[in-house]
Amino acid sequence: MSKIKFVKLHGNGNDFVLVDEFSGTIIPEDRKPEFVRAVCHRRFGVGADGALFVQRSEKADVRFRYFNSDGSEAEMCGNGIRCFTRYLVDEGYANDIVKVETLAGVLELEVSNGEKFLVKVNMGRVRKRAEDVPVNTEKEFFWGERIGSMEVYAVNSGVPHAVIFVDEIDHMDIIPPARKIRYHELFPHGINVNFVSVAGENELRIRTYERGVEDETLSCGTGSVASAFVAKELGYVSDPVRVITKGGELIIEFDGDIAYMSGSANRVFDGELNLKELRFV
Ligand SMILES: N[C@H](CCC[C@H](N)C(=O)O)C(=O)O
Repeated sequence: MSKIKFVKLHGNGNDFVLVDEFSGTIIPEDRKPEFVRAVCHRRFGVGADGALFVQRSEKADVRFRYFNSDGSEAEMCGNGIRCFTRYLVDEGYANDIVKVETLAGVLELEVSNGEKFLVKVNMGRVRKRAEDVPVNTEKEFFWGERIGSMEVYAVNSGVPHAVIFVDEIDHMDIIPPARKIRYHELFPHGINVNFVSVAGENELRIRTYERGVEDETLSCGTGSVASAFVAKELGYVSDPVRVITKGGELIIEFDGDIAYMSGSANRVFDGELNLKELRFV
């Protein structure tokens, strides 16, 4: 097969290439990492933070697979699953409620396809126990622990996230401190890193460095959920939490530890890949 159809989507600027494998595998499993690296390359490929695959599921309506641009597969992707749902609805695979199998469990999504396409995702329970993040520590929680000069809160909102509260967020060079945490030996699976400033009783501003993209992204859904959870637990904000990022806004609501993330998904263009022209590295 020398040509592959793809769709380019983004959720608040966190962008993805989607390949529909519902009718059968197009990219062999052992070739997916190198395919993703090639197609996500900002110069030699389409360019994206990650890739989404639509696959058949035995447990739910459909199966969601997410790979970061470095080819690593992650359990979940909040912005990605909203984009995935936009595709399903556009193609007539789904209507208003969708159950999606992910590596982080089966999630239920609710679509409101009015003037603007919006998806509300039941993200499941945010997990606070250190062993669930995971963190290499004897402590039950990694909650406000110091790493260098930073006070770090680690939770799992589908994938591992570190949350650090700061006063000033716009002019900060987040890459050096983020990498110090992202690669720290405390986190055996690595971790995504969020710098958060409280902007109001129901408002946070967040910048996220993403594991597997190894750079700042314009928005991170699971990072927004993780940050809103920690801020609410610490009493910094009340539910619902409006999360503002460089790429747009999300609304995070809670029912106990269960988080709901609401936001948009934009289908920017459809295309066709010439496999022979891609640089597989
Ligand atoms: N951008 C994603 C997070 C992807 C997680 C991935 N970076 C990892 O954990 O390896 C989101 O919207 O939730």
